[in-house]
Amino acid sequence: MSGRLIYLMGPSGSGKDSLLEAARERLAERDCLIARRVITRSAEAVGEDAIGVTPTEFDQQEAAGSFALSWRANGLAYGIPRQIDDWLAAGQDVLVNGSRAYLPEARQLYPELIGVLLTVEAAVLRERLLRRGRESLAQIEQRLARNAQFDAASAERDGLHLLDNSVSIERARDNLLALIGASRTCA
Ligand SMILES: Nc1ncnc2c1ncn2[C@@H]1O[C@H](COP(=O)(O)OP(=O)(O)O)[C@@H](O)[C@H]1O
Ligand SMILES: O=P(O)(O)OC[C@H]1O[C@H](OP(=O)(O)OP(=O)(O)O)[C@H](O)[C@@H]1O
Repeated sequence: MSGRLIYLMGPSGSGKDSLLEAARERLAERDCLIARRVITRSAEAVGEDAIGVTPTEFDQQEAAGSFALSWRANGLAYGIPRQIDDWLAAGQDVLVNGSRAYLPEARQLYPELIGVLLTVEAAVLRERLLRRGRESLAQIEQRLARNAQFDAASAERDGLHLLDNSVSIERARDNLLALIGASRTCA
C-alpha cells in the first residue's frame, strides 16, 4: 500500500513552517513524515529544518536526480529529496512544504496528492513577514506582490483544501490534523 502525499502551500510568511513544527509530533504519531527541504539559502537564514546548499550544489543534486520535486521562487531553489518515494512506497504518509506555482507539475508527478492551501489575510501576512524580519523590506514587498497573483477562490475550485492560519497556531494544527484524518476516510 502506498502512503499519501500531502502538499502544503501558502504564501511566504503565512506560517507553513510554524504549522509543520507545531504538528510534527502529532503527525509522527499518525505515521506521517515531514520532508526536509533542500534550499539555496545560507545556513543561518534557513530558519526551518532545511538543508542549505549553494546554487551550484543544488543544480548538481537536481541533475543527479536527487529530488522528487524541485522548483525556483523568491530568488531561491527548493528541492524535496527523492527519499519521499521510499517512504510513500512503504505506506507512510508524507507532508511537503510546496509551492503554489509548482502545483501543476507536482500534480503531474503525483496525481493523487492532497493539496492544502494555508491562508491569511494580506494585512496579517505583511505583519508576519515584517515581524519575522528575515528578508529585506524589498524582498518582503516582492513576496506580497507574488501572493497577490494567487487567488484562494480559484484554489478551492482546483480542489485544494483551504486552511486558515489567521487563528492560533494550535487551532490551525488541530484543523490540519482533522483535515488529514478526514481525507483518509474519503480515500
Ligand atoms: N498562527 C499564527 N499566529 C501568529 N503568528 C504566526 C502564526 N503562524 C506563523 N506565525 C508567525 O508568522 C511568521 C511567518 O511564519 P513562517 O512559519 O516562517 O511562515 P512560512 O514558512 O509560511 O514562510 C513567523 O514569525 C511566525 O512565528
Ligand atoms: O509558489 P509559491 O506558493 O509562492 O511558493 C514559492 C516558495 O515560497 C514558499 O517558500 P517559503 O515559505 O519557504 O518562503 P520563505 O520561507 O523563503 O519565505 C513556498 O514554500 C515555495 O517554496
